[in-house]
Amino acid sequence: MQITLQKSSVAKQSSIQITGSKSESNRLLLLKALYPEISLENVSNSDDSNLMTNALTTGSDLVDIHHAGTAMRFLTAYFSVQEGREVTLTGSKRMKERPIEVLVKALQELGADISYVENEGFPPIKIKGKKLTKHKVSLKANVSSQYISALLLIASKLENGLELTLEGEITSVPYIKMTLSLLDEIGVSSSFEGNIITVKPKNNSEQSKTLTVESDWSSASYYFSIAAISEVGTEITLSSYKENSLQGDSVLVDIYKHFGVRAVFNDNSVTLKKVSSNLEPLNLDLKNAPDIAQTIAVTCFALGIPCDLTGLHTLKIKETDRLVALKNEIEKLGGSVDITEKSLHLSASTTINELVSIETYHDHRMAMAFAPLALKTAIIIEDAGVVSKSYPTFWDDLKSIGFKITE
Ligand SMILES: O=C(O)C1=C[C@@H](OP(=O)(O)O)[C@@H](O)[C@H](O)C1
Ligand SMILES: C=C(OP(=O)(O)O)C(=O)O
Repeated sequence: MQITLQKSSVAKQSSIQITGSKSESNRLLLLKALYPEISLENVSNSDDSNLMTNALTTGSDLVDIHHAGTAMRFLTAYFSVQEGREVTLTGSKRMKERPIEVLVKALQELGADISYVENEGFPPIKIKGKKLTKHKVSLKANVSSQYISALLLIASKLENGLELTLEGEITSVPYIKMTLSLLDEIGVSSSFEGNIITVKPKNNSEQSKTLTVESDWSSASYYFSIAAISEVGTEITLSSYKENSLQGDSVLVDIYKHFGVRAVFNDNSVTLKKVSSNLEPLNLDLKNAPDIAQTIAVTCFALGIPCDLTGLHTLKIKETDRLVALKNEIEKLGGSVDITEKSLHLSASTTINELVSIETYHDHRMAMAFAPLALKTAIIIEDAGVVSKSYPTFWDDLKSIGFKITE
């Protein structure tokens, strides 16, 4: 489905209810499968979380998780400890290009039985669930934090818990801390000191517990961008959010101050207020918040602000090579972008080409990051349904605040 966004403006005051965090949901869904006494509220309605739920409840020996990276990695660990169960875990064409070797190797060293079905180091994989007997392993920490979270999520079920030694620079650290915080909420103790993480087996009694998932901060990023590109005085209220979030992408609150957006927390929501304009260049290291890189690059382009974004080494192995995708599409719009393997430089530009058709590369964040440009000029988004990976109601929500969208 291709959609056209006419040049639009947003209401002076509006509000949006965003669904639960995909990252928190996919961790908690796995923990609920291990500890059924847990109940969840505000679970994400994303495709990736629905796929996770189905994978955890199906009896099938073939599990296809499509584009869902966290589901692929977390389920690899989960099925490794399902004694007596044999599962082939597969995904989309792109998922078969997203590396999984670091995680598979670590699980194998702990005693897991995993083999590659097609290409060495990549999905699909065949897992024969068994009891893991070892409890210490080292793994590379600079490729994806999802491998580390996957191991941590099953750790409390291992007889002696787990001690992980992280090698090299640790990427996407807030996601690892999110995993440990959620373990803590269900009564699992852990420590993270230097490059060593330890998790103890869970031995306290089975008490029922309800956990409420905070709404998704990566989804909120598109409204920070909309607020930044809108007139001074625009206010957008998002729920349900809290000031002390487990999600690293809540760093948006600080980053968007640069664009004159002030975030004010109320009881259960946050109001984004465009209070001033600023055209200063932006320099940012995003190794702790890779999923908001596209949003920020497009905000800068819309406002004609040059930026240097670093710490982007994980972007090449996400839903698409996001560095190449950003360069291609911003340049179609008239911008100038230089990329390396781990950084992006956007030059200042003054014009934005009209009615450019944005290719989305099966990447939800390409579609959502470019949408706010409709506040500047009409734009076409190809394969717009791709947003359902994390935010199925995105286009309806944009319409509700004033965007003019036609199919
Ligand atoms: O653990 C998680 O929920 C995630 C970790 C990050 O991945 P990397 O650690 O691979 O950067 C992030 O990009 C992804 O969207 C979600
Ligand atoms: C990278 C992402 O997801 P995943 O790795 O879980 O596919 C994302 O949502 O931006």
